[in-house]
Amino acid sequence: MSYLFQDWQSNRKNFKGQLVLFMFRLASLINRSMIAKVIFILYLLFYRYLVEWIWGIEIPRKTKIGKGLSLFHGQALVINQGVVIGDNCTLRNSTTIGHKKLADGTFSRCPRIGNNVDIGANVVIIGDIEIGDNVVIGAGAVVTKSIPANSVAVGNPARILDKKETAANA
Ligand SMILES: CC(=O)SCCNC(=O)CCNC(=O)[C@H](O)C(C)(C)COP(=O)(O)OP(=O)(O)OC[C@H]1O[C@@H](n2cnc3c(N)ncnc32)[C@H](O)[C@@H]1OP(=O)(O)O
Ligand SMILES: N[C@@H](CO)C(=O)O
Repeated sequence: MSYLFQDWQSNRKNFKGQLVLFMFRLASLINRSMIAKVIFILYLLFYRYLVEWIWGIEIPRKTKIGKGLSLFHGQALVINQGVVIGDNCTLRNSTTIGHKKLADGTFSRCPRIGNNVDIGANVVIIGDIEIGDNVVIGAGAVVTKSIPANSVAVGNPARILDKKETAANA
């Protein structure tokens, strides 16, 4: 049962975030077993219909996400199922995290995001890249290259702020 509620505390006073992530965890749990997928097919369709089509939040049930995800607002959030997200991260509205189409027509791997990563609103993170632990990504950033741990990245293309430039690193 604690598996289903692992994001509850990090979304306190935010019932929408709690509900979406409870539904995501339940869909992920069902996804682990073929028998469960057959038995609960209607739930999986309901998850997709409500969360994806109605609320506009695409978090596929196969996505690997660590505990304690915070989800603010969430609408227009699209995460590719190949993305890996660590523990205690934050996602906001109008954000896309996914792959890049390569010159040969194939698709790259998706980003791997570490622990305690805070991703602002309107962010795009694409490609075979790694975002280190304790990174802050500013609102509106477009990230196509890896970001080292303990840094703040802003802008399009994203650049890393000097430590002295940012209160987030104080
Ligand atoms: C409905 C809602 O409320 S949804 C919530 C939306 N909020 C978010 O998404 C929060 C995201 N947070 C940010 O983008 C913040 O600006 C942070 C965390 C990146 C940086 O915050 P701070 O540490 O306070 O940095 P500060 O404001 O002092 O700016 C430092 C420098 O970075 C620049 N900068 C800060 N944020 C950004 C950004 N998102 N994009 C581009 N440049 C930025 C500033 O212009 C400044 O540059 P300068 O030194 O050349 O003047
Ligand atoms: N408090 C939220 C905005 O509503 C955040 O930090 O994103």
